[in-house]
Amino acid sequence: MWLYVILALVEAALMIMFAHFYLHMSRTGRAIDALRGPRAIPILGNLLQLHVPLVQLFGLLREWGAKYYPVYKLWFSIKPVVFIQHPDDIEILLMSSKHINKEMAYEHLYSWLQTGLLTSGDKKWHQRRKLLTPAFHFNVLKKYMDITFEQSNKAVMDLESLGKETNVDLLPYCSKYTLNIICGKKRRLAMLDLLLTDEKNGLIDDAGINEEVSTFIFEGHDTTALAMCYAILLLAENKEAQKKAREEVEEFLKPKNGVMDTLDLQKMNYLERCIKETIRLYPSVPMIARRIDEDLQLKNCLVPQGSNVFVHIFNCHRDPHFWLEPDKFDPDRFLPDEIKKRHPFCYVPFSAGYRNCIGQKFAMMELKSLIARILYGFYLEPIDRLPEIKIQSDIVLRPATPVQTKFIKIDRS
Ligand code: HEM
Repeated sequence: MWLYVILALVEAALMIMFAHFYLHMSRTGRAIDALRGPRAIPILGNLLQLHVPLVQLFGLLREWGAKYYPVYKLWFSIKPVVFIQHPDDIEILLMSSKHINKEMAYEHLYSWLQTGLLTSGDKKWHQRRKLLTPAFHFNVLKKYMDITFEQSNKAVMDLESLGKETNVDLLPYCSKYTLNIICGKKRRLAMLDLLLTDEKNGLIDDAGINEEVSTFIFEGHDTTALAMCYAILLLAENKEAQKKAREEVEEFLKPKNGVMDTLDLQKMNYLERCIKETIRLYPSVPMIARRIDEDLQLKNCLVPQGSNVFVHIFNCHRDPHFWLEPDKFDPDRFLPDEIKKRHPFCYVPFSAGYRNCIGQKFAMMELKSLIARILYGFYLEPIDRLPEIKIQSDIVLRPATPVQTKFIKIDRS
């Protein structure tokens, strides 16, 4: 009996050794092992190090990014992953028309979104992107700003009814109004109209429409709600920026008693800089991934076919090689002259290239509208402060615990 157990154990050990040897001696394995990264063990790779709470994982990926800068590798069991954060490498990957497919990090979205625009690849993605692009043209979006203004007013009026000072639990607050906007009747009909016409023309079926509606609700709501939440926290902590942004908003809104239109929003340059700086420091999507189906030569390494690349947007946005005092909130980094001085790919909150965010213009207008209206209605005082707030990173960058800001009503009577 013991002999059988020992033989079985020896057989298992030999099989593990063989699989390990086979994996690491393969072309992909050798190219990956040539890169630096934390020590991996046979078969499990780095899984044990990665099996920690999400808050810790976020810190770990930041640490490795700095230690092995600018590129490192991890083995997710037998799947190799290359992490990049240098703008030269990001540019090559995102501007390539070959590497547009996704796999890892998106798998848990498949059951819900199936393969809509965010998760699909190859031909299906090309076809859907072509179908949906017209719905996000700026001239089309302008028509659907009514619902955004309506919800921005509601976000303020709901709080005003609670009294002079309110401690607001930001995550549910921001979620409520961004969700109302994305699900807003007029906007939903606009997108559905377009898809239903496509359905009549045989370009998409019922299941496809379902995938795309779920995708837009997912991508268009959580990302914007989080950006709104971080913008409120940052403006509450940075009083000078808050004052400047409010003065700009008042210039447009005061003469019209708080009513705003799309043209006003387009002119609010300082507010736009505050939002851009917010999603530099807290990019709602902190990391994106691509499956590498053929060798990809980057500036800092070769990524072999059969691996995945993760672009660490968060690390890139705080890379001290490209950003002076990277942790400081400074909206003037986005003055046109400052932008010109920088590498264009060291700021990619909406990704870039073929698979960039289709909703980025809409997101910016929506954020400007909500925050402008809040700044016009309230002074913001910090309660929870960002440096102390624990952040966790999964598909979006979320505070790990509830966060609050004090809203003090501005008397405009
Ligand atoms: C602050 C808000 C937002 C941020 C930071 C953001 C960021 C991003 C990023 C980084 C990607 C690339 C994902 C990847 O390559 O895996 C992306 C893709 C996408 N976003 Fe956004 N997004 C925002 C708002 C929105 C909104 C409002 C919508 C829709 C109404 C939207 C719809 C999409 C879709 C459909 C894709 C997939 C595009 C494709 O693969 O062709 N996003 N977004």
